Amino acid sequence: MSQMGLREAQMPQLAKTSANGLADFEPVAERNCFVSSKNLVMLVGDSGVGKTCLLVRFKDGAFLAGSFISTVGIDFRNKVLTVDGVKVKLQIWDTAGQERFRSVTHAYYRDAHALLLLYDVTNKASFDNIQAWLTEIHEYAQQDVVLMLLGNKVDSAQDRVVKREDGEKLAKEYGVPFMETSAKSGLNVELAFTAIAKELKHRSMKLPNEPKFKLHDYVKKEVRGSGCCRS
Ligand SMILES: Nc1nc2c(ncn2[C@@H]2O[C@H](COP(=O)(O)OP(=O)(O)OP(=O)(O)O)[C@@H](O)[C@H]2O)c(=O)[nH]1
Repeated sequence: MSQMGLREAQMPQLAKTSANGLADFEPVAERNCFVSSKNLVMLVGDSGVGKTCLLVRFKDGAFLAGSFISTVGIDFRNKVLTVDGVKVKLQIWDTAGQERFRSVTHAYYRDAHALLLLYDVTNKASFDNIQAWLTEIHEYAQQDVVLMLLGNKVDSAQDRVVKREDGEKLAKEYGVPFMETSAKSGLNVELAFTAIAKELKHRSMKLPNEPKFKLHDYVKKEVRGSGCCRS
């Protein structure tokens, strides 16, 4: 990543903010806005799979083209989404995929309520590492964490080395919802975060008359294809 990456000197400060800062996300009576301590979404996956770009696409509707600057430690952004007429505020943490920051990432897993686990469809190793990421998630994250698998960079159809069916098969094996995305074109990016927001809202609000939201069904709204020509 990233224009918004942290310098290492900033990391202790952020760690402190995050550890104490959860109070900032306690439910508050903002008009028409569902702000909760239970809306922390974390992006994980190998370095270079596009976590920062996915977040920037979602937050700002832009694509970070050009040279690739790896995330240092962890960074976060907030975004308010309107879900079924209710505003839901997500705090999204962008983690560093590089091995040397893994212990930093481990420290944050336990606070995450949702995880978006990414691989890059043009990078087989990033797909092969998904099982190791799942093992790590199992070890460090909350048992009931909302999890979604994303195959990113589908706009690069000519460089694709991981077939859609392989992503689907792996996701099915682990019972995890799956989508293919492109941070470059924007394909399915909003949809992925909306699915997470809906699930978190549903879990937190527990409205007795609201029909149960089914994340697995919702991801079927995914637009298939490379998304190469959308932007
Ligand atoms: N074609 C294409 N390139 C992408 C896409 N997403 C990211 N990239 C490129 O992939 C490279 C890495 O993107 P980042 O978002 O910085 O990757 P990251 O997962 O945050 O990497 P770390 O910070 O090291 O963990 C950059 O050169 C991006 O421009 C995408 O959807 N399509």
